Amino acid sequence: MTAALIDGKAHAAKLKARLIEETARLKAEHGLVPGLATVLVGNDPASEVYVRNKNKTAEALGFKSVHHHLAETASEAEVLDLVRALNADPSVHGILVQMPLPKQIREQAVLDVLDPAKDVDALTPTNAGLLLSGRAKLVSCTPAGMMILLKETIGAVAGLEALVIGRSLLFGKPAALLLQAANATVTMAHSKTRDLAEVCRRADILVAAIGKPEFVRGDWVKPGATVIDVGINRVPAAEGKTKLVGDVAFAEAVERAGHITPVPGGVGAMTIICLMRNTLIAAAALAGLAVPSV
Ligand SMILES: NC(=O)C1=CN([C@@H]2O[C@H](COP(=O)(O)OP(=O)(O)OC[C@H]3O[C@@H](n4cnc5c(N)ncnc54)[C@H](OP(=O)(O)O)[C@@H]3O)[C@@H](O)[C@H]2O)C=CC1
Ligand SMILES: Nc1nc(=O)c2c([nH]1)NC[C@@H]1CN(c3ccc(C(=O)N[C@@H](CCC(=O)O)C(=O)O)cc3)C=[N+]21
Repeated sequence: MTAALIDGKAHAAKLKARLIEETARLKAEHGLVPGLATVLVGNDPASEVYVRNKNKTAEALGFKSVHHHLAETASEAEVLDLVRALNADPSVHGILVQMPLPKQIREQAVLDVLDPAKDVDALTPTNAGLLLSGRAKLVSCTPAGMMILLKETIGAVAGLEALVIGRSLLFGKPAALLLQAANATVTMAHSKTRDLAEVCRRADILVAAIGKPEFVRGDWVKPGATVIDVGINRVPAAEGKTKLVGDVAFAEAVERAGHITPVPGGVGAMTIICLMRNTLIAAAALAGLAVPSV
């Protein structure tokens, strides 16, 4: 059996078309232009590419987009001052601080000053808590993208065994909460999990967000399962080049799974467009308008 590929790019394009329409409507009817501010500290080449893509996509939708690039040596006070200034700027509705931050800057200190109404990554304690309470307005982008892909490919997940490997604030924890809210039976695994391969073999939905190239092997996949590969790992390829691979050994898993996301072009392709959706939602909410159902 060979799995059907879940085409993240195609689903992202559909959502993008809806967002373009909704953005034009907000502008025409209310003079509202959603604004996204990105903050990058340091010179990680991969982060630079992602942040540039975020700003490009924002502009393609008709958003205002501003980028702040601070030096690797920036102090925590500098980052906090920038976030406070963006909190106070009425043309900015979404603030994204790219993680990870250099070690002299405490992630928690940054998230403690970030205005939850502008927290389009949904990383602040307020937004994490709202998700836990089932009242989230802003949901983390990659988990939200995963839920869209699941809905569009397998439909209801109620009663299915879902396994999330990884428990980060950015992905694993919110992903598990969303799956549970959709009535899946959720297990969370991490670096201390015993017999991970056996735990994986029970999963109807296998979600890997570990950050280790091709860590999940094909024979860990339950035949017919849906595999969501969140990992983005750059590894050496032929002729001194590099390539992107996920956390799942794709060539093996595709032989067992029912559906699988490729890397790239899978769930990662949904992340940026879900960030734009959050920025639009934040802009409408800050302007006191009905939150668009996109
Ligand atoms: N496609 C996209 O848009 C996105 C992709 N990513 C990618 O997803 C991956 C994970 O990132 P992120 O969520 O930030 O996670 P982190 O890097 O913060 O954490 C990794 C998680 O994996 C767990 N882990 C590490 N080693 C093992 C192991 N041997 N067995 C089982 N679990 C293990 C860790 O467990 P423990 O808690 O015990 O340390 C931890 O919970 C990365 O490749 C990242 O680039 C992330 C966000 C968005
Ligand atoms: N505060 C914060 N929020 C984040 O959302 C965040 C972060 N920090 N730090 C790093 C991770 C990683 N991340 C990705 C974003 C887009 C793609 C993406 O566009 N992927 C495409 C293209 C990949 C490519 O070709 O390079 C794909 O998978 O098809 C991937 C990964 C967001 N992250």
